[in-house]
Amino acid sequence: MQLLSEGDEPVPEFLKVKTAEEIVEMVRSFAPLEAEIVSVQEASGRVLAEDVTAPEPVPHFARATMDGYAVRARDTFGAGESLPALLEVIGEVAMGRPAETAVRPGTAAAIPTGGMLPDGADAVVMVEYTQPLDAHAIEVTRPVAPGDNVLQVGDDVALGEKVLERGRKLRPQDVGLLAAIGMEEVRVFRRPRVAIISTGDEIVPPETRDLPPGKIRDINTYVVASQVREAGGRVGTIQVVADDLDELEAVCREALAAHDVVVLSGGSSVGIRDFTIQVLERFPGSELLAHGVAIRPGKPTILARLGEKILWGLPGQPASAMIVFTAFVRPCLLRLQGVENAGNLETNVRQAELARNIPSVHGRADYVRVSLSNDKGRLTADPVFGKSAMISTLSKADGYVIVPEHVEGLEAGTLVTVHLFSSP
Ligand SMILES: Nc1nc2c(c(=O)[nH]1)N[C@H]1C(S)=C(S)[C@@H](COP(=O)(O)OP(=O)(O)OC[C@H]3O[C@@H](n4cnc5c(N)ncnc54)[C@H](O)[C@@H]3O)O[C@H]1N2
Ligand code: MOO
Repeated sequence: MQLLSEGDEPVPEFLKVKTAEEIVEMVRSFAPLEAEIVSVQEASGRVLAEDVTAPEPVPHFARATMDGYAVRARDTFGAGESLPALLEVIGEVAMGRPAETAVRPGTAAAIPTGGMLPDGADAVVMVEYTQPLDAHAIEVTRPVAPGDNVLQVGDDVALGEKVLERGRKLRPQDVGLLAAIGMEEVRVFRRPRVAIISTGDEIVPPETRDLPPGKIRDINTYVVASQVREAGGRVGTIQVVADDLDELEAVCREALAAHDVVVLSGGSSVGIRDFTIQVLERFPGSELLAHGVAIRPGKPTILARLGEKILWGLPGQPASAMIVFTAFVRPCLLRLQGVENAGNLETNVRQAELARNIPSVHGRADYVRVSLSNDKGRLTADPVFGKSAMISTLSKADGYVIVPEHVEGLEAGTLVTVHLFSSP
């Protein structure tokens, strides 16, 4: 990158430097995309666009939770090893069907776990506490109270209960709950379509053999696309563009038309070949929300809105790009998917003990890569030092620790919050 502009023009500067907290605040204010309907089978990882209430109770019939005998609890009161209760066995409950006969005083029906409690019965005696007397009678050697070993109607989910709230990111167990209450489809927020563009005359595809001097293989589109998918976004166009203003403008124009979010990497800084700002100036109505964020690495970050569309400019250095994505772009994608606390910097964090000192200087918040390891049950974070141009530092790291702007380093042994690169 050239450091100075040609001619007598002044050195360009970052136009609108924001703190990390200010960026997160902006992201939090973005409205979610519109809702769409998906099948429950496809709903894991999606975010609910409406509250879900149970249209029926679960279970909708009283169910045995143990193998044994359905009884009237009072018939077993006082029963023991020395004085068992004697009950006539009137039949067997078949799985998936109502019992054919009711349990009357002095009788019992064999029942499997999950079987429907017959009329008249109010408890289940576990088979372990019974003895067959003959083909038609048992002895009960332990009493049961009404409701023992039975799941009553609505015990799991009550009729009309609000089971899941709008803004909930559905997990596998939530999908199970939706299935249990008989939902086939749910309304969820649409996933953002994301275009990924990397700029630079030096960037060549990874499959390039005999790498010419001055060229490097594309890293960022690979990292960013993987992170977009992890964050629930849909990856659209992936493109590497030369350092050419007109070409970048054309690619951005197409990308903005067909996607909700465009993530550029490289070209965000203030060198004369850093075109993102100039491209934005060519789009009427574009609103520059941030040019520069007070963190290191990651300062040359751009956030702009163009109507409904969002454009992120990430620094070209791979470590800076990944850190900025994790800290800001991922919350943005989650927010567009309707996640309520998407702007929360604390998502997906671990507490760990710092293994070594981290030096730091005043002026900007330092985002220091760390690798986590488990030392006899204690989680420790080891700083991974190295320039932000080094992809190997990212591969070694699990996340980053933030040394705030006005703190001069952190000492070994300090309990720190590690922000993980992986999605929550
Ligand atoms: N005068 C100043 N110069 C620089 C500043 C500054 O504040 N004042 N900031 C430095 C910092 S910090 C960074 S980070 C870089 C970021 O610059 P850009 O975002 O404009 O990115 P580029 O200059 O295009 O690229 C930087 C670096 O990253 C490599 N790169 C770019 N794309 C990829 C890719 N897809 N895969 C792998 N590597 C990529 C590129 O080759 C450059 O080496 O600016 C500093 N300069
Ligand atoms: O801040 Mo740059 O983003 O150091 O690498």
